[in-house]
Amino acid sequence: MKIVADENIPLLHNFFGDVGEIDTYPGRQLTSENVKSADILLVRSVTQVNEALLAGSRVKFVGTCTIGTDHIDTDYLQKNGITFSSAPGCNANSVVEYVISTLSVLSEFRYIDFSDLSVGVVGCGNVGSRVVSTLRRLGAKVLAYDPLIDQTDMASFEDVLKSDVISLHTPLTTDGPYPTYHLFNESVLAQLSEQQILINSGRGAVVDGSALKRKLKSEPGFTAVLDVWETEPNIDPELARLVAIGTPHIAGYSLDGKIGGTEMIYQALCRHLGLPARHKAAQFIASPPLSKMYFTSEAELSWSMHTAIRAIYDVRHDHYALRRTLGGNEEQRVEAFDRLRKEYRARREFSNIKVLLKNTDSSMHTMFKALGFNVKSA
Ligand SMILES: NC(=O)C1=CN([C@@H]2O[C@H](COP(=O)(O)OP(=O)(O)OC[C@H]3O[C@@H](n4cnc5c(N)ncnc54)[C@H](O)[C@@H]3O)[C@@H](O)[C@H]2O)C=CC1
Ligand SMILES: O=C(O)C(=O)[C@H](O)COP(=O)(O)O
Repeated sequence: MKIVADENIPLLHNFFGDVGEIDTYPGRQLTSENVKSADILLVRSVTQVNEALLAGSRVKFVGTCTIGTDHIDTDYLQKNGITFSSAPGCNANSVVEYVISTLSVLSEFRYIDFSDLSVGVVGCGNVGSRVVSTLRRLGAKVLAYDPLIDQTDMASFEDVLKSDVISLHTPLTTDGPYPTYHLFNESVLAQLSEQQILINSGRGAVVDGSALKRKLKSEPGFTAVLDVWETEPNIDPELARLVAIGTPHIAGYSLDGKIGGTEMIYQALCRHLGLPARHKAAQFIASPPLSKMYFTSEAELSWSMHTAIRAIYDVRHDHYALRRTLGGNEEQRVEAFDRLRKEYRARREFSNIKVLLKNTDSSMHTMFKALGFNVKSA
């Protein structure tokens, strides 16, 4: 059995080593020649999987260790009897923590109190629904817009646009009744005031980058946060300098989320081949270095929250890392964008961290629980 895979899939050999012989390639450079004699193709989001890549190959299973599937021509796979699997929800908690860290960091520059904040979530699937529930449990007033699910709990697009913070969590789609390509175009962006904050950690092209750039130039007080960009890895350096926080598509890059994606595709492949799934992510992940934090009754609620969030994930590290790459020429910038992602550190999710509370009141307990920490009374 021959497996061709993106070299950036973590724990590839640990999970798939006993399933077949593995050849790895940089995901963006995979060619039809590379996959010609493969039975199984394993990718992340940077490989376009379509007729041009697969025609004439003997591939019978394609797995993407990611949530997003906009890089996969699923119609082509279906028509050609190729089994397909993605990893829904694998890194959803990581994206939620990106949004939380972003709001925590922005609260240093402008007044943000979670209990007094309105947030509009666009796209309420695995990621969006968790952003909604986390922020609601922290006291924020959250509205969600998603025309494709039960409308009972949903708000209108217009109402969501009035929120202090608007956070985008849709897939990138170009057809169907509600395409998301350039959903945030010039006229939608024009409805947002300088006091509002726009966060996009879905897919770059959901926002018209040129229109956003014009807005940021003419309304410098407007706050935009971008993790995803049109034309990655060749992002617009001018736009990247104008956003308040700009990161190299790493919102979903917690170690847990990335390895979770590999594990889900391993399980799907085992089902496809009728093999027992012997390996589990927990076998391979070490404990995080900072695994315990203590808070006592002297600690103030808001200080404790921001301290804990930023100790585990401070989005500014990723922002400054990208900023430092913007001065080079196009070739250097493209190389640096992918290098930041390839060499990304082991970032652990909040659920791995024990928060030990001593003589604190119940609001402290509720807040850490809402954030997803593993709360214990000391
Ligand atoms: N920045 C990053 O590192 C990551 C980005 N993503 C992106 O986030 C997207 C969302 O992830 P999940 O929530 O797990 O996907 P999901 O498939 O669970 O949910 C997406 C939701 O968006 C809704 N939707 C579709 N078209 C819409 C429209 N026009 N307006 C409003 N809502 C619409 C769908 O009905 C669905 O409920 C992924 O497709 C992926 O592109 C996902 C993981 C990591
Ligand atoms: O899961 C998704 O969808 C994502 O956006 C991934 O975090 C993207 O990771 P790469 O495929 O670009 O490594």
